[in-house]
Amino acid sequence: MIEVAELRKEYGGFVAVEGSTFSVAPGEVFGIIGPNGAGKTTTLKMLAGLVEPTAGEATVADLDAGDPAMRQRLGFLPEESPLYEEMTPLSYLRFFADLYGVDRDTADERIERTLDRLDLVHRDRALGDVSKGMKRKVAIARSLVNDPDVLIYDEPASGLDPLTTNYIIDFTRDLADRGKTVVFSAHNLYHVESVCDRIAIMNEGTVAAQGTVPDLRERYGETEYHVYTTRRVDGADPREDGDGFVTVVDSMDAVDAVREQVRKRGGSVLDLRTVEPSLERVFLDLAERESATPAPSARATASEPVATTDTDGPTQGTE
Ligand SMILES: Nc1ncnc2c1ncn2[C@@H]1O[C@H](COP(=O)(O)OP(=O)(O)OP(=O)(O)O)[C@@H](O)[C@H]1O
Repeated sequence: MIEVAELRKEYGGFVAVEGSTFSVAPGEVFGIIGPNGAGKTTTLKMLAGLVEPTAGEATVADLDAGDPAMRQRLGFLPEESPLYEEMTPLSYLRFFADLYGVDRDTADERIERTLDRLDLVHRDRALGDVSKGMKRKVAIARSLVNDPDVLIYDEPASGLDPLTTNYIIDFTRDLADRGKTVVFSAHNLYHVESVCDRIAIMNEGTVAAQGTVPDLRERYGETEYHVYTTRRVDGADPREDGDGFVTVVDSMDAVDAVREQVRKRGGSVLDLRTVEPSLERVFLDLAERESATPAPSARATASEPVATTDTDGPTQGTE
């Protein structure tokens, strides 16, 4: 459904995104994570046809991302989505449905259904008077007024309370379960881990790794073994409950060494637990490795100025 090949974006002499290559299958939830400034928003805007790539290709629903016809197939949720404060959710969503040429009956039915699924109350209240979570839900409903096949959400749950965040993250999963293809960026790795089929980890403009969470764990994370013993061995810590000691090691050979040492000290192994690395651990390890081995091409070239504005046209919903 989405094909990205060697995508690159330069702002003046600054390379914001370089060599991005990935694909997203129909019905998949694909997460893009990375630290601030990694190039996530720039990548999503190129996919949404809002920023023109300097090089490379992005195809969405078999159309070039820059093709205006692609917009009919797409719902885009920008990171910041200011809404017309004096409008109500209903009038605002009808307005966007009109822009997409959706007939009134279909629009009304679709809007009501979406707002029901989003559990949105106060549908007749001015948008200026509703909570941040409700505003975000309205922005999400806006991304669905044209019943698109592909949804591109930039930090859909950023800055929301945990309950609303969970609601929105579960909603994105539900969209994919109903056949939509969803790409979203996030900082909260737990949410990415819980709902995404596959993820890409971006760092300094490049896709540092991609795959399913178990894939990435296997390739980049290190499994920990927690060995619980009756006697202290080298490197052991007392257990919090005071019942013996725990030693954390990273291989079965090291587990055997602990076992041998505790035996020599007249003790025994009480338990052995395997702890898989979290996505956060994988992410931090990768970022550390990347910064230890900088890419040969510098991100900014000293000879060229760094642009402070981009060349994108009007973005959907940034009134
Ligand atoms: N219009 C622009 N002009 C110049 N530089 C830009 C422009 N837009 C983005 N950049 C730079 O490109 C880099 C990538 O920015 P981008 O917003 O894509 O990162 P991000 O991963 O989305 O970050 P965040 O998590 O903070 O939103 C940053 O260093 C940013 O300052």
